[in-house]
Amino acid sequence: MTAQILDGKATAKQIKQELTQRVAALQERGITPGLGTILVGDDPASAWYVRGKHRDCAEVGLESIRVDLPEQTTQEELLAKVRELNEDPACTGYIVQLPLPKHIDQDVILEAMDPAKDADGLHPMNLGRLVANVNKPLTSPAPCTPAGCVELLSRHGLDLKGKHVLVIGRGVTIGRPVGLLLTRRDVNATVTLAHTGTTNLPELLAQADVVIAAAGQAHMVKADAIKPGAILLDVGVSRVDGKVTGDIDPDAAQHASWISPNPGGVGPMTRAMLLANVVETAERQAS
Ligand SMILES: Nc1nc2c(c(=O)[nH]1)N[C@@H](CN(C=O)c1ccc(C(=O)N[C@@H](CCC(=O)O)C(=O)O)cc1)CN2
Repeated sequence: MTAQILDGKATAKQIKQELTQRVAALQERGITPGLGTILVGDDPASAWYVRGKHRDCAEVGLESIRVDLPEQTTQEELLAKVRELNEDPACTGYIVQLPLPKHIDQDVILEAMDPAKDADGLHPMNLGRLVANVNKPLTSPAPCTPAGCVELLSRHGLDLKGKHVLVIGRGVTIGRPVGLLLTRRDVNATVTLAHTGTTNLPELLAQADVVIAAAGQAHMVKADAIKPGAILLDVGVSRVDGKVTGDIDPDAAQHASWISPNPGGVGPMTRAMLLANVVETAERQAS
Protein backbone atom coordinates (compact mmCIF):
# COMPACT_ATOMS: atom_id res chain seq x y z
CA MET A 1 0.00 0.00 0.00
CA THR A 2 1.23 3.49 -0.76
CA ALA A 3 -0.62 6.35 0.83
CA GLN A 4 -2.38 9.05 -1.18
CA ILE A 5 -1.18 12.57 -0.49
CA LEU A 6 -3.14 15.12 1.52
CA ASP A 7 -1.84 17.98 -0.57
CA GLY A 8 -1.82 21.07 1.64
CA LYS A 9 -0.12 23.27 -0.94
CA ALA A 10 -2.75 22.66 -3.64
CA THR A 11 -5.64 22.86 -1.16
CA ALA A 12 -4.35 26.13 0.30
CA LYS A 13 -4.05 27.53 -3.23
CA GLN A 14 -7.69 26.68 -3.91
CA ILE A 15 -8.81 28.24 -0.60
CA LYS A 16 -6.85 31.41 -1.41
CA GLN A 17 -8.60 31.65 -4.79
CA GLU A 18 -11.97 31.42 -3.03
CA LEU A 19 -10.89 34.04 -0.48
CA THR A 20 -9.73 36.40 -3.25
CA GLN A 21 -13.31 36.48 -4.54
CA ARG A 22 -14.73 37.07 -1.06
CA VAL A 23 -12.28 39.92 -0.45
CA ALA A 24 -13.24 41.47 -3.82
CA ALA A 25 -16.92 41.27 -2.81
CA LEU A 26 -16.13 43.07 0.47
CA GLN A 27 -14.14 45.71 -1.43
CA GLU A 28 -17.12 46.34 -3.69
CA ARG A 29 -19.00 47.23 -0.51
CA GLY A 30 -16.20 49.66 0.49
CA ILE A 31 -14.60 47.29 3.03
CA THR A 32 -10.90 46.45 2.85
CA PRO A 33 -10.00 43.96 5.57
CA GLY A 34 -6.51 44.12 7.07
CA LEU A 35 -4.34 41.64 8.97
CA GLY A 36 -1.79 42.86 11.50
CA THR A 37 1.25 40.90 12.68
CA ILE A 38 3.47 41.49 15.69
CA LEU A 39 6.87 39.82 15.63
CA VAL A 40 9.23 40.10 18.59
CA GLY A 41 12.90 39.16 18.08
CA ASP A 42 14.78 37.79 15.14
CA ASP A 43 14.13 34.06 15.12
CA PRO A 44 14.65 33.21 11.42
CA ALA A 45 11.76 30.71 11.24
CA SER A 46 9.29 33.16 12.83
CA ALA A 47 10.47 35.94 10.51
CA TRP A 48 9.93 33.61 7.54
CA TYR A 49 6.40 32.74 8.69
CA VAL A 50 5.53 36.42 9.15
CA ARG A 51 6.88 37.36 5.70
CA GLY A 52 4.72 34.56 4.29
CA LYS A 53 1.62 35.95 6.04
CA HIS A 54 2.14 39.36 4.42
CA ARG A 55 2.73 37.76 0.99
CA ASP A 56 -0.50 35.78 1.42
CA CYS A 57 -2.41 38.97 2.30
CA ALA A 58 -1.18 40.69 -0.86
CA GLU A 59 -2.12 37.63 -2.92
CA VAL A 60 -5.79 37.64 -1.82
CA GLY A 61 -6.17 41.43 -1.66
CA LEU A 62 -6.00 41.96 2.11
CA GLU A 63 -4.18 44.97 3.52
CA SER A 64 -1.51 44.16 6.07
CA ILE A 65 0.10 45.97 8.95
CA ARG A 66 3.50 44.81 10.16
CA VAL A 67 4.97 45.51 13.60
CA ASP A 68 8.50 44.16 14.16
CA LEU A 69 10.02 44.64 17.60
CA PRO A 70 13.51 43.86 18.92
CA GLU A 71 14.23 40.80 21.09
CA GLN A 72 14.72 42.95 24.21
CA THR A 73 11.21 44.49 23.97
CA THR A 74 9.61 44.48 27.43
CA GLN A 75 6.23 42.97 28.18
CA GLU A 76 4.85 46.49 28.80
CA GLU A 77 6.13 47.72 25.42
CA LEU A 78 4.55 44.73 23.69
CA LEU A 79 1.28 45.31 25.55
CA ALA A 80 1.31 48.91 24.28
CA LYS A 81 1.53 47.63 20.66
CA VAL A 82 -1.27 45.15 21.33
CA ARG A 83 -3.47 47.98 22.60
CA GLU A 84 -2.58 50.07 19.51
CA LEU A 85 -3.78 47.30 17.17
CA ASN A 86 -6.87 46.77 19.34
CA GLU A 87 -7.77 50.40 18.59
CA ASP A 88 -6.62 50.59 14.94
CA PRO A 89 -9.70 50.65 12.64
CA ALA A 90 -7.55 49.53 9.65
CA CYS A 91 -6.81 46.28 11.46
CA THR A 92 -9.61 43.71 11.13
CA GLY A 93 -7.62 41.06 12.95
CA TYR A 94 -4.06 40.44 14.04
CA ILE A 95 -1.67 37.83 15.37
CA VAL A 96 1.26 37.87 17.75
CA GLN A 97 3.82 35.50 16.27
CA LEU A 98 4.73 32.66 18.66
CA PRO A 99 6.88 31.71 20.40
CA LEU A 100 7.62 34.96 22.22
CA PRO A 101 10.97 35.58 23.93
CA LYS A 102 11.18 33.82 27.30
CA HIS A 103 10.96 37.04 29.37
CA ILE A 104 7.43 37.71 28.03
CA ASP A 105 4.38 35.88 29.39
CA GLN A 106 2.49 34.63 26.32
CA ASP A 107 -0.76 34.21 28.28
CA VAL A 108 -0.75 37.86 29.41
CA ILE A 109 -0.24 39.03 25.82
CA LEU A 110 -2.92 36.80 24.30
CA GLU A 111 -5.40 37.86 26.97
CA ALA A 112 -4.73 41.56 26.27
CA MET A 113 -5.81 41.18 22.64
CA ASP A 114 -9.31 42.23 21.66
CA PRO A 115 -11.01 38.80 21.20
CA ALA A 116 -12.93 40.24 18.23
CA LYS A 117 -9.57 40.92 16.51
CA ASP A 118 -7.90 37.63 17.46
CA ALA A 119 -7.12 36.23 13.99
CA ASP A 120 -5.40 33.16 15.47
CA GLY A 121 -8.31 32.04 17.65
CA LEU A 122 -5.96 31.77 20.63
CA HIS A 123 -7.57 34.34 22.97
CA PRO A 124 -9.01 32.52 26.03
CA MET A 125 -12.47 33.86 25.13
CA ASN A 126 -12.31 32.28 21.65
CA LEU A 127 -10.83 29.03 22.99
CA GLY A 128 -13.65 29.04 25.55
CA ARG A 129 -16.23 29.45 22.79
CA LEU A 130 -14.71 26.42 21.08
CA VAL A 131 -15.13 24.45 24.31
CA ALA A 132 -18.70 25.63 24.88
CA ASN A 133 -20.07 25.35 21.36
CA VAL A 134 -20.52 21.77 20.13
CA ASN A 135 -23.57 22.01 17.88
CA LYS A 136 -23.93 25.44 16.27
CA PRO A 137 -21.74 26.81 13.47
CA LEU A 138 -18.74 28.57 15.01
CA THR A 139 -18.99 32.35 14.93
CA SER A 140 -15.55 32.94 16.41
CA PRO A 141 -12.16 32.16 14.85
CA ALA A 142 -10.69 28.68 15.41
CA PRO A 143 -6.92 28.20 15.82
CA CYS A 144 -5.37 28.03 12.37
CA THR A 145 -3.40 24.76 12.41
CA PRO A 146 -6.26 22.70 13.93
CA ALA A 147 -8.74 24.28 11.49
CA GLY A 148 -6.26 23.52 8.69
CA CYS A 149 -6.13 19.83 9.69
CA VAL A 150 -9.93 19.51 9.64
CA GLU A 151 -10.27 21.41 6.33
CA LEU A 152 -7.49 19.39 4.67
CA LEU A 153 -9.24 16.13 5.54
CA SER A 154 -12.71 17.30 4.51
CA ARG A 155 -11.51 18.75 1.19
CA HIS A 156 -10.05 15.34 0.36
CA GLY A 157 -13.46 13.77 0.99
CA LEU A 158 -12.42 12.08 4.25
CA ASP A 159 -15.25 11.69 6.74
CA LEU A 160 -14.12 11.22 10.34
CA LYS A 161 -17.53 10.34 11.77
CA GLY A 162 -17.03 7.55 14.31
CA LYS A 163 -13.28 7.33 13.57
CA HIS A 164 -10.77 7.04 16.37
CA VAL A 165 -8.32 9.94 16.09
CA LEU A 166 -5.11 9.86 18.09
CA VAL A 167 -3.65 13.33 18.65
CA ILE A 168 -0.04 13.31 19.87
CA GLY A 169 0.88 16.55 21.64
CA ARG A 170 -1.10 18.72 24.07
CA GLY A 171 0.04 22.21 23.05
CA VAL A 172 -2.47 25.06 23.13
CA THR A 173 -1.95 25.98 19.44
CA ILE A 174 -2.54 22.47 18.03
CA GLY A 175 -3.12 19.41 20.22
CA ARG A 176 -5.75 20.66 22.63
CA PRO A 177 -7.90 22.70 20.19
CA VAL A 178 -7.76 20.10 17.39
CA GLY A 179 -9.47 17.66 19.77
CA LEU A 180 -12.24 20.22 20.36
CA LEU A 181 -12.79 20.72 16.61
CA LEU A 182 -12.81 16.99 15.86
CA THR A 183 -15.37 16.23 18.58
CA ARG A 184 -17.82 18.90 17.39
CA ARG A 185 -21.02 17.31 16.17
CA ASP A 186 -20.32 18.23 12.52
CA VAL A 187 -17.12 16.09 12.55
CA ASN A 188 -18.12 13.51 15.20
CA ALA A 189 -14.76 11.80 15.68
CA THR A 190 -13.65 10.09 18.88
CA VAL A 191 -10.41 11.62 20.10
CA THR A 192 -7.58 10.39 22.31
CA LEU A 193 -5.05 13.05 23.31
CA ALA A 194 -1.62 11.57 24.00
CA HIS A 195 1.32 13.47 25.50
CA THR A 196 4.66 12.90 27.19
CA GLY A 197 2.91 11.35 30.20
CA THR A 198 1.10 8.75 28.07
CA THR A 199 2.37 5.27 28.93
CA ASN A 200 0.66 3.15 26.23
CA LEU A 201 1.40 5.07 23.02
CA PRO A 202 2.22 1.91 20.99
CA GLU A 203 -1.17 0.43 21.92
CA LEU A 204 -2.99 3.67 20.96
CA LEU A 205 -1.11 3.99 17.66
CA ALA A 206 -1.97 0.41 16.73
CA GLN A 207 -5.70 1.19 17.19
CA ALA A 208 -6.01 4.68 15.70
CA ASP A 209 -7.80 5.22 12.37
CA VAL A 210 -6.27 8.69 12.15
CA VAL A 211 -3.05 9.99 13.71
CA ILE A 212 -2.37 13.71 14.13
CA ALA A 213 1.26 13.95 15.18
CA ALA A 214 2.03 17.32 16.73
CA ALA A 215 4.76 16.52 19.23
CA GLY A 216 7.72 18.16 17.47
CA GLN A 217 9.84 14.97 17.73
CA ALA A 218 11.43 14.08 14.42
CA HIS A 219 10.13 10.81 12.90
CA MET A 220 8.70 9.56 16.21
CA VAL A 221 5.81 7.72 14.49
CA LYS A 222 7.32 4.67 12.79
CA ALA A 223 5.87 2.64 9.91
CA ASP A 224 5.42 -0.56 11.92
CA ALA A 225 3.62 1.27 14.77
CA ILE A 226 0.49 2.35 12.89
CA LYS A 227 -2.73 0.53 12.04
CA PRO A 228 -2.54 -0.51 8.35
CA GLY A 229 -4.59 1.93 6.26
CA ALA A 230 -4.50 4.71 8.86
CA ILE A 231 -4.74 8.37 7.84
CA LEU A 232 -1.66 10.32 8.97
CA LEU A 233 -1.38 14.07 9.50
CA ASP A 234 2.19 15.17 10.09
CA VAL A 235 2.04 18.47 11.96
CA GLY A 236 5.11 18.60 14.23
CA VAL A 237 8.16 20.46 12.98
CA SER A 238 11.79 19.86 13.91
CA ARG A 239 14.87 20.99 12.05
CA VAL A 240 17.33 18.18 11.43
CA ASP A 241 20.57 19.29 9.72
CA GLY A 242 18.74 22.52 8.80
CA LYS A 243 15.91 20.61 7.08
CA VAL A 244 12.23 20.74 8.10
CA THR A 245 11.44 17.28 9.47
CA GLY A 246 8.04 16.04 10.56
CA ASP A 247 6.98 13.72 13.38
CA ILE A 248 6.11 10.87 11.01
CA ASP A 249 8.73 8.60 9.50
CA PRO A 250 8.28 8.82 5.69
CA ASP A 251 8.33 4.97 5.55
CA ALA A 252 4.91 5.05 7.26
CA ALA A 253 3.45 6.09 3.88
CA GLN A 254 3.83 2.43 2.85
CA HIS A 255 1.28 1.37 5.48
CA ALA A 256 -1.11 4.34 5.46
CA SER A 257 -4.09 5.18 3.23
CA TRP A 258 -3.45 8.95 3.30
CA ILE A 259 -0.56 11.06 4.54
CA SER A 260 0.09 14.79 4.70
CA PRO A 261 3.65 15.62 3.67
CA ASN A 262 5.78 17.88 5.83
CA PRO A 263 6.62 20.36 4.38
CA GLY A 264 3.69 20.85 2.00
CA GLY A 265 0.84 19.54 4.18
CA VAL A 266 -0.60 21.27 7.21
CA GLY A 267 1.82 24.28 7.11
CA PRO A 268 0.29 25.90 4.00
CA MET A 269 -3.18 25.15 5.42
CA THR A 270 -2.28 27.08 8.61
CA ARG A 271 -1.54 30.12 6.45
CA ALA A 272 -4.75 29.75 4.45
CA MET A 273 -6.92 29.41 7.58
CA LEU A 274 -5.44 32.61 9.02
CA LEU A 275 -6.60 34.49 5.91
CA ALA A 276 -10.00 32.79 6.19
CA ASN A 277 -10.33 33.94 9.82
CA VAL A 278 -9.69 37.57 8.80
CA VAL A 279 -12.13 37.44 5.88
CA GLU A 280 -14.81 35.81 8.05
CA THR A 281 -14.35 38.48 10.73
CA ALA A 282 -14.76 41.23 8.10
CA GLU A 283 -17.84 39.51 6.66
CA ARG A 284 -19.39 39.19 10.13
CA GLN A 285 -18.74 42.88 10.84
CA ALA A 286 -20.29 43.83 7.48
CA SER A 287 -23.48 41.80 7.94
N1 LIG B 1 0.74 33.27 16.29
C1 LIG B 1 1.06 32.07 15.79
N2 LIG B 1 2.30 31.61 15.94
C2 LIG B 1 2.62 30.39 15.43
C3 LIG B 1 1.66 29.64 14.69
C4 LIG B 1 0.36 30.16 14.54
O1 LIG B 1 -0.56 29.54 13.95
N3 LIG B 1 0.10 31.39 15.10
N4 LIG B 1 2.03 28.46 14.04
C5 LIG B 1 3.45 28.16 13.90
C6 LIG B 1 4.15 28.87 12.79
N5 LIG B 1 3.37 29.11 11.57
C7 LIG B 1 2.56 30.19 11.54
O2 LIG B 1 2.67 31.11 12.30
C8 LIG B 1 3.59 28.35 10.39
C9 LIG B 1 4.38 27.25 10.39
C10 LIG B 1 4.68 26.57 9.19
C11 LIG B 1 4.16 27.03 8.00
C12 LIG B 1 4.50 26.41 6.70
O3 LIG B 1 3.89 26.69 5.70
N6 LIG B 1 5.55 25.57 6.66
C13 LIG B 1 6.03 25.01 5.43
C14 LIG B 1 7.51 24.68 5.59
C15 LIG B 1 8.31 25.87 6.00
C16 LIG B 1 9.82 25.71 6.00
O4 LIG B 1 10.37 25.20 5.03
O5 LIG B 1 10.41 26.17 6.98
C17 LIG B 1 5.27 23.73 5.12
O6 LIG B 1 4.80 23.06 6.05
O7 LIG B 1 5.17 23.41 3.93
C18 LIG B 1 3.34 28.12 8.00
C19 LIG B 1 3.07 28.78 9.18
C20 LIG B 1 4.17 28.56 15.19
N7 LIG B 1 3.87 29.90 15.56
